[in-house]
Amino acid sequence: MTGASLLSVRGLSIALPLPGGETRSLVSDVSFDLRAGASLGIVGESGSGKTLTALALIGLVPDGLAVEGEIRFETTDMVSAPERQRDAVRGAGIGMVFQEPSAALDPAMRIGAQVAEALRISGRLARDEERERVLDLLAAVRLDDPAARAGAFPHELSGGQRQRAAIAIALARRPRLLLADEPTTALDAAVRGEILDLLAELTAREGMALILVSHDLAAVARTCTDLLVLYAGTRFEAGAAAEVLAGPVNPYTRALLSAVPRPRPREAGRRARLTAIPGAVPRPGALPPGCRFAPRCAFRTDACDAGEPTWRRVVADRGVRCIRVDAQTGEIR
Ligand SMILES: Nc1ncnc2c1ncn2[C@@H]1O[C@H](COP(=O)(O)OP(=O)(O)OP(=O)(O)O)[C@@H](O)[C@H]1O
Repeated sequence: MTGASLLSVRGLSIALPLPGGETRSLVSDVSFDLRAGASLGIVGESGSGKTLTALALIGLVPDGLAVEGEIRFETTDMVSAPERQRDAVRGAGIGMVFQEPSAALDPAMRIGAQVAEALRISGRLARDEERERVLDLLAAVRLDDPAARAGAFPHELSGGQRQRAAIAIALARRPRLLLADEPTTALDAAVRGEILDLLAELTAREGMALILVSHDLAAVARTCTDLLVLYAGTRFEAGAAAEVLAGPVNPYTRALLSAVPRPRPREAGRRARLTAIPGAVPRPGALPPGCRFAPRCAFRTDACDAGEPTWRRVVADRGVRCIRVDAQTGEIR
């Protein structure tokens, strides 16, 4: 079914209601599509709205925040569907992997039992069949000696092995989309690449789609086909990952890439991180007038302060939010 839209996000906004009836925008005008089997990296500096966007996809935005827009996963709108339907999507349709593997694991249960428990949510298997599926899943996430690992408790595994076990649990119900929010940030640098390669391998092999939320551009370059760059709660650039990384058009994306050694897909080094743009991401409620990146932008003109740039398509299929980008060439005019 490659080519079919699996997830469609339209006009997502998330706001904090304030006393007196005002609201403070945390995320606004975020839209994107994800085809079955594709992989999307969502990147941006801290405070760009990555985690809130990811939580919205699974209908788990913290209580008290107001969510608007449409998030259609297959036939379910994860914004407006009854909680029972959204809960049915979590785990079965969308598998989840988070930063801290220990949070997904019960410290008092053996790994194999935890994978089996996840399998049983979708229906009981015969004992032998269940055992076989557990070992298959542990092998699929490349845990060495699956039988031994199945009998281990989480504390007997390394951080990387725990994240592999957490991924096996997320895969148990054969989700069509795996949502991974900073899955390597808590791990030793030496195993980060292995986990990213595993995610890429699993998604390709299972035909599963992937959303990788990361502040690490190199991680995304290594793993994803598509890229969405967020800044201060909204989208700034979107397109094919290889194309955006080879030729960024938005000044923010250019700054992200020139602040670091430019990563190339699959060859990206660990040092290629999002750092070192002068200034800081503005806080919600303290956005500048006009373009929210203007105060930090090397290409700012007075016109940039006049109003928020609209999102538009440039150079074939690139999405961008910047008035200075030429629609035909992608160059700054
Ligand atoms: N429950 C909440 N109430 C109020 N503000 C919130 C809440 N959750 C997040 N925010 C604010 O919304 C903005 C976006 O937060 P989010 O966690 O999505 O950013 P992020 O890009 O994931 O950053 P990080 O990499 O630091 O996790 C931030 O300014 C954050 O302080």
